[in-house]
Amino acid sequence: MDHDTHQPRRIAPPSPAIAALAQERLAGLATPPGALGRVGEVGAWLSAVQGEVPPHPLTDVRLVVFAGDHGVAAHGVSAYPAAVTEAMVRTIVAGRAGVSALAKEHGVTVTVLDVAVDADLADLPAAITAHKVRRGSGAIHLTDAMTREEADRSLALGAQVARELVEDGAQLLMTGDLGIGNTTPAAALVAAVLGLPADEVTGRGTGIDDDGWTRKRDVIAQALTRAEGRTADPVEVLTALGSADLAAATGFLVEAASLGVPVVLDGLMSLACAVVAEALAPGASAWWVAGHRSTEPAQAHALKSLGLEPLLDVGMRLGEGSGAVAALPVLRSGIAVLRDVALLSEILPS
Ligand SMILES: Cc1cc2ncn([C@H]3O[C@H](COP(=O)(O)O)[C@@H](O)[C@H]3O)c2cc1C
Ligand SMILES: O=C(O)c1cccnc1
Repeated sequence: MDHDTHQPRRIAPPSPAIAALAQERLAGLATPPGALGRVGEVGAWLSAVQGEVPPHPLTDVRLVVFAGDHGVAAHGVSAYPAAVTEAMVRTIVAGRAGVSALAKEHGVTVTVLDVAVDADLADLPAAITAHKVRRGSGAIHLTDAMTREEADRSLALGAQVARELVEDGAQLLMTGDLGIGNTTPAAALVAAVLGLPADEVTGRGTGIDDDGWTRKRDVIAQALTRAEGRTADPVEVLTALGSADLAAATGFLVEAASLGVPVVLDGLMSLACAVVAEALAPGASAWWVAGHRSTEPAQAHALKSLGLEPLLDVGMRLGEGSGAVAALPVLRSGIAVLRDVALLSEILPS
């Protein structure tokens, strides 16, 4: 990734020829046209991104959970204390988080990466902790989340992780998040890139009450004011309003798209990073599918701006990549129908 000049890096779409062949196969199946709905559409999309009609089965799916703490967590924007971040990193490592159960059920390999957790996790395997960028990111209403150098390093880290997984055989990637307070910087990123006011992006996160919502809205508004004039450059937006973990997830999304590997997006954090990644690398979103619609208003704005319609809408608001993993059966269903359903032309007498 060109981190020195930050010129937008246009990403080529999946092969239009293969995409057309996949649409042709879908239209020719022994079903009424459109009867498979989004299942058929996502099957055709997977064909296009794989460059193969019909698409091949997904046997190697990897989720990376980007973990970090956030200075805003000390300012009453979350229903939970920051100590939960470390505890949940350890719970993912132990395979007992919400996403762990879903990943086990659907055959997804989960990696958690300590990008900026405000705790010493050195007792965990080096693969998890070795690339830590910093301990916690700045409280964005008062100070930058990190330095520009740290933002560049985080972007490069995420890109490197994507490359390593793809070299190791991953066919489909997913991004997840962990970090108390992270819905605040994520909402701020969406607001900054899309030019929205704090009111429209502020959600309830882990379940804050009305007073908490007002505090969170004010923190986001103050952060947006603080970053005024710096929002045209996506790396500057990450530096001022994001966090090291969100920057790493952004680098991961850009790199996956540039390698031509599909990604399933999750909730607010995933979509906030996707909005920044699309600004850094226009066209990248053609390689992503939205797993689910979260209850966060900023996620809805981000989905709309990217033209993505989620596969599931089941009221989830967990994070961790859980909504991406939960959508995997729909993706696999899409592959199954494109592979196994007869063509109408085969079963009708000519
Ligand atoms: C036990 C627990 C497990 C979680 N797993 C993901 N999150 C999610 O909720 C947090 C963001 O919401 P907010 O901005 O309101 O703090 C992040 O940790 C996110 O990953 C969790 C939150 C909690 C409490
Ligand atoms: O949209 C999400 O993924 C989300 C919402 C609330 C808390 N954690 C994650």
